[in-house]
Formats: sequence, structure tokens, C-alpha cells
Amino acid sequence: MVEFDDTFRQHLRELFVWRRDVRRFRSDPLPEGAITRLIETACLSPSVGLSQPWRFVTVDDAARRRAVIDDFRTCNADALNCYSGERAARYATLKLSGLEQAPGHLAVFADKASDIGHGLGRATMPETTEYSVVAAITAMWFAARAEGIGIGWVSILTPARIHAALDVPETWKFIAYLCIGYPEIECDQPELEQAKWEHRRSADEFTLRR
Ligand SMILES: Cc1cc2c(cc1C)N(C[C@H](O)[C@H](O)[C@H](O)COP(=O)(O)O)c1[nH]c(=O)[nH]c(=O)c1N2
Repeated sequence: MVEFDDTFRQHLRELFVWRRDVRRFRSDPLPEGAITRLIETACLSPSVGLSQPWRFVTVDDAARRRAVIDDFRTCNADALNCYSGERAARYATLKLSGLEQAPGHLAVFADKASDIGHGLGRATMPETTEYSVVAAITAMWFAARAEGIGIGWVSILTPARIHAALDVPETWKFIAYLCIGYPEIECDQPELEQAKWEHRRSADEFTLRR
């Protein structure tokens, strides 16, 4: 039996407050085995029917990384073109990935074909496979922060191009591309809030009572 005391709960709350999406990384490498350890923690996450549908691809090959970076550049330029006026000018100032600097690159997929879990919980909601993978990524995000390691989620990418660049099975659905490394700074405010792109709202705004 493990008990968590008030001090632990306070630290846990601080972990939630101080976790950030990191786009600015220091160049020092991650310690040996750090990403493996984070993956092991992620694998403790809940998953529909215990299906464990997460699939991780560590990307070290320079040519594959280059293909991902090139795709990000194309997608980010296209995204900029979707805005106009002051919003476009603000978008152009945002740094939306640390792909060039991050020492670790990790792609995460959901295996839609696996029969682990025997389909439990997925018959009416097949999308719970993807939800399970997102739950694992979130766990990894917090576990990393607890070690002083930053993670940045990059979604300004074309799934088909990531598939091709990484040569993974057809049945794997692309969920996330994560940049991993030590952050340049630590902060308790989202970078997009600092950049005045959007602000955090109170939980009341998102809660209905019935
Ligand atoms: C599914 C998903 C996808 C993305 C993100 C997050 C999530 C959950 N975020 C990070 C996002 O901008 C960030 O979480 C919010 O701005 C809040 O900041 P903190 O995570 O609290 O620092 C993100 N950030 C970024 O710079 N480029 C990106 O492509 C993405 N994509």
C-alpha cells in the first residue's frame, strides 16, 4: 500500500503548473537511456481494454529527421497563409517546434490493427485507441518534466509524409511527433500565452452543470 501525503500532492500540483510545451532546447544531450525510461513510464498509462496501442519510434537517422523538418517547414508556411492581417503577423513570430535543436526525436503512433485487449471498449468507440495513446504521451510529458527534461509536441506535419519518412506499418496511425531535450528556460506560463496568441481560461468556462 502506497500513501501520498500533502507534501507530495503539493509537489504534484507544481509539476502540473510547471510542465511546458518546450520549443527551445539546450544543445546538451540527454543521459543514456532517458528516452527508454520515459517510454517505460508512458507504458504504465491507462489504455482501452488494456490494449496498449502506443507504438514509439526513436528517430536518430539524420536523413529521416531532415524529412520531418522539411515537412514541418512546408506545413508551417501553409498554416501561416491561412491567417491574415495582425493574426498572420503574430503567427509569423511564433516558434512552433524545436525540431532543429532537440537532441531527442520521438514519433508516437496508435496501432489500429492490434488485437491486444480483444476489442474490449472499442466496439462503439474505436477512437479510444488514439485516446489511449494520448494518455500515454501526457504521462511521459509529466514524467519528463519531473526529471527536468522538456517535451515539445509537433503536429504541424503531414501524417502521410511522416509515415513515409519513418517507414512504419500501414496500420499505425500517426499521433504525435515529440522533441525531447533540456529546456533553455523553465516557466509557469504557456509560451503561446506569453506571445499573446491565446490565454488560459478558468475551469468554470469549460464546465457545465446539469
Ligand atoms: C495535440 C497537441 C498538438 C500540439 C500541441 C499540444 C497538443 C496537446 N502543442 C503545444 C501547445 O501549443 C501547448 O500545449 C499549449 O500552448 C499550452 O502550453 P503548455 O503545454 O501548457 O506549455 C504544439 N505546440 C507547438 O509549438 N507546435 C505544435 O505543432 C503543437 N501541437
